[in-house]
Amino acid sequence: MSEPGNIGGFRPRRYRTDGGGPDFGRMIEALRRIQDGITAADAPEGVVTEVADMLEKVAAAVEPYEVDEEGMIAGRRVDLPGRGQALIPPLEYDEWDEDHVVARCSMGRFYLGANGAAHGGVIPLVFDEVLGRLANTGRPVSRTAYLHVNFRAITPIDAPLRVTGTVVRIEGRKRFLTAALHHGDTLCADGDALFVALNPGQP
Ligand SMILES: CCCCCCCCCCCCCCCC(=O)SCCNC(=O)CCNC(=O)[C@H](O)C(C)(C)COP(=O)(O)OP(=O)(O)OC[C@H]1O[C@@H](n2cnc3c(N)ncnc32)[C@H](O)[C@@H]1OP(=O)(O)O
Repeated sequence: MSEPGNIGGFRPRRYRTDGGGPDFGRMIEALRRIQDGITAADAPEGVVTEVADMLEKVAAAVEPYEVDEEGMIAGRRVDLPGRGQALIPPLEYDEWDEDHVVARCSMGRFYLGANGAAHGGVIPLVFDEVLGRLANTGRPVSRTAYLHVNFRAITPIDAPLRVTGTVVRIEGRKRFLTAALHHGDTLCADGDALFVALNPGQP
């Protein structure tokens, strides 16, 4: 796997496949279930109280182990869906090189907007994630300068989705990429983005 290059003052995040022990992936998977389950539930008051108590205990169990950004595991586990970061939909990569990427995911109730459609904000999140990963594969680190998204059809939740990303061209520090999100043959969204390679000292 090719990592983004190091430059200037930017300390690139190191990918890893071992951090957090064998149960880290299980913990994040459970967190995703909690996100979906709580979002979907209309539970009786007693259950809500019980769950709130349990979640407060969970928070208290992990808070003593907070580390700075350099030490974090979440977001670096490229072997886990969505890099083990529960904000990101559980993307799994089928193809990934320096020119293109193909990923798939299904978004649960946590990502619901309304009427069975995914929230409009999660589509740019998915594109930024997939294109950011592609833009920074085998190249010095870049950041998103713009990301234009067209919503072509609703993106259903709890349905298999396919995300593709392509590097269209590179001009000096500028990397132009496109993305598409499909459900079956239906194009749900597409977009184009500019990533700009960081100069030394840029955060
Ligand atoms: C996190 C990153 C690394 C991670 C590594 C590990 C990767 C693991 C996977 C991670 C997957 C998730 C990855 C998420 C990636 C983000 O989401 S990053 C977060 C969102 N983006 C930001 O916060 C960026 C904020 N903006 C900036 O920092 C600065 O504006 C930028 C983008 C670095 C550009 O600033 P600058 O270096 O001063 O650039 P500048 O010299 O003004 O412009 C350079 C060229 O770009 C053009 N340009 C710049 N902005 C624009 C624009 N908006 N429109 C059109 N043209 C533009 C200029 O016109 C210029 O063109 P030329 O004159 O050379 O032809």
